[in-house]
Amino acid sequence: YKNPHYAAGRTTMVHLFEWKWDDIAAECERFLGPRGFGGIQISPPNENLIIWSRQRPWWERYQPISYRLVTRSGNEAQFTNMVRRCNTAGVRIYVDAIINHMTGTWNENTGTGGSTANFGQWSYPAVPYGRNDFNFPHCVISANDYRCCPDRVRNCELSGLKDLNQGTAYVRTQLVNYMNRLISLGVAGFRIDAAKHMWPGDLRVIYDRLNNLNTAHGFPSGARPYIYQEVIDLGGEAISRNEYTPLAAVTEFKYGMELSRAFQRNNQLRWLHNWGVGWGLLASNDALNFIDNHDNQRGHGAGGNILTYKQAKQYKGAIAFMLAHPHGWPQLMSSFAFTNTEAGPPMDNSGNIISPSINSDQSCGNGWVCEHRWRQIFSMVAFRNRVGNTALTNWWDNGGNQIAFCRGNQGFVAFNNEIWNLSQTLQTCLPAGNYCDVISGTKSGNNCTGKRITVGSDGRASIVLGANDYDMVLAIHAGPESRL
Ligand SMILES: O=C(NCCCOc1c(-c2ccc(O)c(O)c2)oc2cc(O)cc(O)c2c1=O)[C@@H]1CCCN1C(=O)/C=C/c1ccc(O)c(O)c1
Ligand SMILES: [Ca+2]
Repeated sequence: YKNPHYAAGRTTMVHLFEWKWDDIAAECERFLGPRGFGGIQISPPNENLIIWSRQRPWWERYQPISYRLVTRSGNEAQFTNMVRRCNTAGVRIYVDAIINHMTGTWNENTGTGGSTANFGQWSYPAVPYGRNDFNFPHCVISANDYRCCPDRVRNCELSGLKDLNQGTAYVRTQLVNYMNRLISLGVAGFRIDAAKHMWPGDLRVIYDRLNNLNTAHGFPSGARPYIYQEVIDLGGEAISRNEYTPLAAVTEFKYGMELSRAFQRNNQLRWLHNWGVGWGLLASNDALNFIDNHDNQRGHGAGGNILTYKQAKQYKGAIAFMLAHPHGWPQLMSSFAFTNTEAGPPMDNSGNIISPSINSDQSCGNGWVCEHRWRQIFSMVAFRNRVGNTALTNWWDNGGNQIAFCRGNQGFVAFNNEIWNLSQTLQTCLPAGNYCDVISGTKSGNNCTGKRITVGSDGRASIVLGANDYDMVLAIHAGPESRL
């Protein structure tokens, strides 16, 4: 359950938060496939409660009303079409699976597919679920429960959401059937939302009843779904992510928290020389890493002040470090612009999601940020693909906020987060020749639109990163995007 099953040579996942299925299919063919992205996390595809009273907040998609594949992102036919087209383009699909709970209690009671429910009766006829399928006695998780009471964190309601009992045969069958239907449609795996709120023993039973991936979509026979469990654990709680790593991969919230601190100068970059388990991070193969995610980019999630697209220069620095460093499986966030942390995606007066527009410079419009289309970010996806599993070697730092390192003889990257320039002759580990810095520009013909680096026969090169340069990163590699 710890292998994403990316197509050969691909390494990185992007969360296309709130994108519609037709737009994702198009993005696979026009951008993500050609640019070597490995996979996409999609928003929950199951029917959710419509919450107009809160102006269609982003979190209404985390209030399931059924497992019908009808949401504002599209219907089952559009979902099927997206998975087929993305797999054909070499890009895998991972489903955000909400199996801990159903809805909270609201005045509204209609879902995105027209289903209704009676929350007070714990009745969800479109599944169907009734009172016996939810935990009893009724209780709501309090803040203190996270520290004292693992049973309550699992068996009580998370912020008022009706809490399913994954311990019963009937609920397990409903959940397994839902996930196996998605596997048959060609998905490569699942994000298990709110995994901390479910018993590891129940999850193991459910995972083991999932089918192998569908070989008709290019997966090897016997391939198990990639499963990464959302366990928010920054320490100090009664429940540890180590209860979940024996089962499958786990979201590593410490990753983004510590890198956000370092790239905001609350830690010197030099201390990243032993980045990995030395920093208390999960083992590489257990970790799904990210800088920000849909929840903590809005500030009330885990980890304090997390870097987002709003602090562009530092964010690109942290993202570049994540993609250049060998530890773990990286996930990129791709957002819509927001100021109100409750706001949902760009929508018209009827509540339909507005598609991202693609500008002539390949950026997005209509309120979509499309971080994955930023040159500094997609170039580092190609860098990560190129360097593969080569080792991190030749770490250099200035004792402060200037660092650099090699990946085998395939890649070299340097960072300057000081308020003065970096100007050094450094070992790049690359073959002699000329390279384009893929951060400050691109290769065009036999020239570079950004910095051009000449590597000598000893592998050394003059590396200049001005404190006031547009970016704080310089990256060159042996692939065609960089090597002249
Ligand atoms: O103030 C709120 N919630 C209470 C504090 C955040 O608690 C939530 C956590 C949560 C937070 C911290 C933890 O350590 C933890 O174990 C769980 O996980 C969720 C997962 C869901 O699928 C749906 C939810 O409504 C929540 C949620 O409310 C607002 C209004 C309701 C939704 N919401 C939110 O803030 C929604 C947050 C949300 C939604 C989806 C997620 O996947 C997620 O991680 C957080
Ligand atoms: Ca639960």
